[in-house]
Amino acid sequence: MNRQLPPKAERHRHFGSVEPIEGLKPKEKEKMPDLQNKPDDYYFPIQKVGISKVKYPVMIESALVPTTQTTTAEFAMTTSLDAEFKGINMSRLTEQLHLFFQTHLLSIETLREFSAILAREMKQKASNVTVTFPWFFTKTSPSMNKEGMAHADVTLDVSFNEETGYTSKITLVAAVTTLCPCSKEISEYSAHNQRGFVTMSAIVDDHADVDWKQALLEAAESNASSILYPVLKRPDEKAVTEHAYENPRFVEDLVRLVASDLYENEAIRAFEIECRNEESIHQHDAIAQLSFSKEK
Ligand SMILES: Nc1nc2c(ncn2[C@@H]2O[C@H](COP(=O)(O)OP(=O)(O)OP(=O)(O)O)[C@@H](O)[C@H]2O)c(=O)[nH]1
Repeated sequence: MNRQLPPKAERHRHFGSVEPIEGLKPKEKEKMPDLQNKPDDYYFPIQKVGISKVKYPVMIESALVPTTQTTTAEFAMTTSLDAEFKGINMSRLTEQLHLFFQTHLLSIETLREFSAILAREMKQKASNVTVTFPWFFTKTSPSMNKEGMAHADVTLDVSFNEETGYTSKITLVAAVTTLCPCSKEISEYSAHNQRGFVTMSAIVDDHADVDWKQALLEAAESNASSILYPVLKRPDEKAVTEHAYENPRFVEDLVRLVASDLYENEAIRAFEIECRNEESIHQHDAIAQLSFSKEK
């Protein structure tokens, strides 16, 4: 093609763009009706209203190397809404997010502060912030000490309530290897094994000085048949294969063993664990779920 195209504005018109109209409605913010803040009887209070799937870059700290890192987080931010308010001022959620996380690290402590800001800005009694992000950590192979980068998905979930205070929950999904005890027992040689996903959610004491990401990762990895590694040479591969064979686990075994570690951690008040094995001898998954509260 070799032709002179019309100017850009003309091209836009050609494809349907039109001039803006003068219009009758006010253009100044002060003259615009504020529907959200129109007091009336709107029948029901709402427990959670806000926005989700907000992507924002954040800095986090880690007990494992790299000890500080930037990652991309996905936020959901909500507040409660009393029955006499029509709506929340939604723009304030992303406004406050940008103001706050430009200068703050992401942690349970800063989320507590941020959740209280959201409730205050929205003039409501309760708020919730849920943030999911990939957390990265280096892993060294068991025999040859070859280093690489692994990751786990972390969710921090902090609720604020004017009357009851804060609740902090952390969820981590760790990928591990599980080797089937039954297969090991019945077979002349070998045993089927697979990648298992351990999802752990813990309600934690707000003031405990713990890197919860590391604590939950350790609970999953130390009880699995084997850990996953980014780099494995032949001596490493032999080591992980044999380690898995020495530590066979059903999904039931793994949720119970992880539960034992979380139970022993005094700063954890309640927990939920799911182990999901993507079975290598089936098309379906094997799952086990366990929940426990120390407060009952
Ligand atoms: N409450 C509510 N807001 C919505 C909804 N859908 C979109 N909006 C948002 O309404 C926002 C504009 O409203 P406000 O945040 O109240 O804006 P404002 O009143 O000029 O802001 P302030 O000066 O902080 O009061 C925009 O950010 C829209 O995204 C909805 O379903 N409910």
